[in-house]
Amino acid sequence: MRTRVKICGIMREADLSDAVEAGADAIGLVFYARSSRNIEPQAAAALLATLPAFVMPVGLFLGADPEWVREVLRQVPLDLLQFHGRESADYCRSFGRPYMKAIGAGGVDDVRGLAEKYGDARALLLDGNEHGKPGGTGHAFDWNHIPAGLGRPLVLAGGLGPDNVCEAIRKVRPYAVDVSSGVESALGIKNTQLIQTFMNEVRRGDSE
Ligand SMILES: O=C(O)c1ccccc1NCC(=O)[C@H](O)[C@H](O)COP(=O)(O)O
Repeated sequence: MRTRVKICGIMREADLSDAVEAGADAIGLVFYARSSRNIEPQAAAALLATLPAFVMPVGLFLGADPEWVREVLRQVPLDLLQFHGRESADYCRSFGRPYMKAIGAGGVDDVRGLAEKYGDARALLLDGNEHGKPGGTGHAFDWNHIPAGLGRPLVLAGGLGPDNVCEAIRKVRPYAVDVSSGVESALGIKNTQLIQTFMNEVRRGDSE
């Protein structure tokens, strides 16, 4: 089965177009004010108006007030919610939408224990949390210590890029990979060539 790809932190129409053209399966929109990749709902809705079929829009939240999540959902047609903080399973499922739960890997979080809490998550996103930063850091964690049999599709994230995603796929064989910094030429600005090379390297990882 081919590795699916989410390209996260999309803020511009040109970047959305590059991700779609390169074959991304999902694009991530960050609704977290403390992130440099944060996008306002109105801008996100305008972006998604240009999104063709068969590319999944994912909305990322971190410790958000539930009313904020509901407000974003009123304005933005998201297919999947991604919760990147310490949100409870009840909180995650309270919006009545499919969700993905991010878990800090690299030894900080009890991955297996946390995975068991989110039994109805559509996927678990294992991310590095460098120096307590929850995500979007561009730093990878040690892929050698990912527990087997987590019971949910595994999305590998954190510090992936054209230079290491093939190795990551060969080592971990994740359901999907997720990338943001590794395909940027500057914070929040995606790079067409990096996106295309990243996707080529994902395909190479699948073929080996
Ligand atoms: O992208 C952000 O700015 C961000 C900020 C705070 C929490 C999560 C964030 N992104 C979540 C993602 O899904 C990223 O794609 C993932 O952490 C990988 O990021 P990167 O290491 O930059 O590829």
